[in-house]
Amino acid sequence: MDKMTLNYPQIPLRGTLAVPGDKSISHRAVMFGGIAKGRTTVSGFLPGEDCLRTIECFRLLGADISRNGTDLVIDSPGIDGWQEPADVLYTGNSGTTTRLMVGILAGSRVHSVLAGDESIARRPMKRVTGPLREMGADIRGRDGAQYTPLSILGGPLRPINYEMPVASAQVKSAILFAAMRADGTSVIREKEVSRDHTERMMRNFGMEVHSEDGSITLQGGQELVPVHVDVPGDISSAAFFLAAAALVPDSEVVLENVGLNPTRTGMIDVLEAMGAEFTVDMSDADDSELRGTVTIRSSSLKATEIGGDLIPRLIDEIPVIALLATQAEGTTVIRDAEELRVKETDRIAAVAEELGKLGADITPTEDGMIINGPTKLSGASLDSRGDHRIGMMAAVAALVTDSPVELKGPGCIAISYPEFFGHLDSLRGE
Ligand SMILES: O=C(O)C1=C[C@@H](OP(=O)(O)O)[C@@H](O)[C@H](O)C1
Ligand SMILES: C=C(OP(=O)(O)O)C(=O)O
Repeated sequence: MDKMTLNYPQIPLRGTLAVPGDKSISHRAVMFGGIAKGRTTVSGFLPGEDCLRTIECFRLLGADISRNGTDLVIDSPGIDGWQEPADVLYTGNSGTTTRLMVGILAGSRVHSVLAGDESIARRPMKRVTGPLREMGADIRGRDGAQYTPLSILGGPLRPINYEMPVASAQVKSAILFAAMRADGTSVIREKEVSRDHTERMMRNFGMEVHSEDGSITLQGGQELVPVHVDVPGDISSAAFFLAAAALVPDSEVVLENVGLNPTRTGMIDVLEAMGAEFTVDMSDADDSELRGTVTIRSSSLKATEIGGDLIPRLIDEIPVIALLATQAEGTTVIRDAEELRVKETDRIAAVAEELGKLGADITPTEDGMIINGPTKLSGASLDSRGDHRIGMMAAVAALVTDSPVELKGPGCIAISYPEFFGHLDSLRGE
């Protein structure tokens, strides 16, 4: 496994950065482009490994997809013209690809098999296969379709009236994709609102979808009209540089074209609560996904409490928020985040153990962690555990340690942020 030494003597981070395209929106742009008949174009696409897996799945289904950097042209025969894939649809490390594809394939006319890497093989799938089977989907898989590989025989579906037991945009989206093909009106209710990129993109592609007070209503059988999708930058990627600039003394970083969809901006709320110094300038671009420029300076930070409906709005940012909390004055408590246990790794254990090796004072709990700060962090040997967010958290931590950090497995960072180290070097003036 690859290893690298992160030797970052403390120098201020300065400069302007356009963070790469949003991962969630990039996946969905390819999915809607693959389902719709005709030509969809995409700009600002994230060429991270997870999104490239989604492209490969649609190529196997018969869509013609060409990519030039962050631009895509998707020519698709439409879901009713798909071919039966000649091979397994391989989803790699991507939970989003795996779970959303199950919902899409359930209502198609083809038989397919979905499988990913060893992390995907451990992640729970019943949360999508359960409600999809209620809709009449023919899905088989390991342990009663709890785990991949999954075999899906596409066919006619019934609408569903579903109350979501977990706050998960992947589950919501999988059901919405299936509901698009169902014969009637489906209603999905969420207790805590999760990211709504699927609903927004349905409207972009000409569909009618009604959302109100956590309840989403969709009539099946609507026509999709292919369009152009301009993907904003990923706030979950920006989060690492927001944290880095907040932590390293004398830093000032400008992050441009950051996606600011309110279902994703929990990190901004946390920075505010911790006393970080920053400004947000919303762009007036006429778009269904809000975006803007965030400028952040280093400052002293204070502890905060994070839980409830804030959690789905910052779920992927919790590793780097935990790092921020190790440098904040007081005790930070993160609760209601048990979903972290079923991500690429168990992120509660990974954060507590890896940052603990540097000297952080973190007590893991069943659904979160308790972090006492500030603590001095010293270099040690860390392991990304194959989890991109843990790898980037380790790299940002190395900016504030008093000696180098060795990182095992930095390669996984390309899953969501292939240019991460180049961007970090540019902010360090290297
Ligand atoms: O729908 C999406 O694009 C995602 C939803 C979230 O997962 P859950 O739906 O499991 O919460 C998030 O953690 C993941 O990185 C992307
Ligand atoms: C959880 C993540 O992604 P996924 O579920 O798509 O693997 C993530 O990107 O942090």
